[in-house]
Amino acid sequence: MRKPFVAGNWKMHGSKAMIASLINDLSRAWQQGDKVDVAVCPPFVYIDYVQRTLNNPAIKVGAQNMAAEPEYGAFTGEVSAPMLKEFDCRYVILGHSERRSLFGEDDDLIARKVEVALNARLTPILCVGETLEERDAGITEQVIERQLQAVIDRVGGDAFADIVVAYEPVWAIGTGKTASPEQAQAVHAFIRDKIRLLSAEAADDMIIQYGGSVKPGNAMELFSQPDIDGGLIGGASLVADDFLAICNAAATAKG
Ligand SMILES: O=C(CO)COP(=O)(O)O
Repeated sequence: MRKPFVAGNWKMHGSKAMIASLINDLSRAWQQGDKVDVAVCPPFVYIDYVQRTLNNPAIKVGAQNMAAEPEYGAFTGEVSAPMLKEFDCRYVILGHSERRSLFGEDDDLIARKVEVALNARLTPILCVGETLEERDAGITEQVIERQLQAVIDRVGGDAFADIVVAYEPVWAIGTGKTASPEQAQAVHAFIRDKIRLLSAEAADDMIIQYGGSVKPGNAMELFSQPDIDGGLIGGASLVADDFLAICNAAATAKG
């Protein structure tokens, strides 16, 4: 049985005041850590503050990005895997569509980052997903396949037992448009089947999150799908009650 996993991607949001309130509320109210893994992914500068404010060992911390260079060096503005480890990060989001489209990150760079994260024993949350044009052109599966293949070529299929994949259709991110549970399930099954060709064990173990306008009102029907193992939550993860409702929905749907 896979343990569901819900993570909050705060993107470029937050302040000390907002985080103190959000993390205190989450720490107090989250009680289903035996059923669902939960993490929050703040901007780099707030990671230490979140760790020091957290008062609930069932809530873990992740980063939103990471350098492809494994150690230290002259890479202005970058943050390395060992730095994230030193601040007790468990996860790192890699290949988010905003990194791909706004900051020019390509499949090869993202695959290198996944390898660096795995070597540092950070769990990558590898984001994949198609744009609306690609969906309309009927090439959703080809796009997902290409994004996955770059990572497979670098780390192999077995490694997916230690990788979280987040399927985030670009057209559903921050738009209020969610993929229907059936649309999302079809892509999740496609992803799992692709990994199954390489490693049945990794396919059975791997967590595949759905991301894109997940809200308390639609979380339950999404998480009830057999291959949707949780969610990567943007906007709703900034509101304690909404994020908690989504985490609790994962516990109920998979319970
Ligand atoms: O990009 C996302 C999470 O990584 C999804 O964002 P929203 O939940 O705001 O649509």
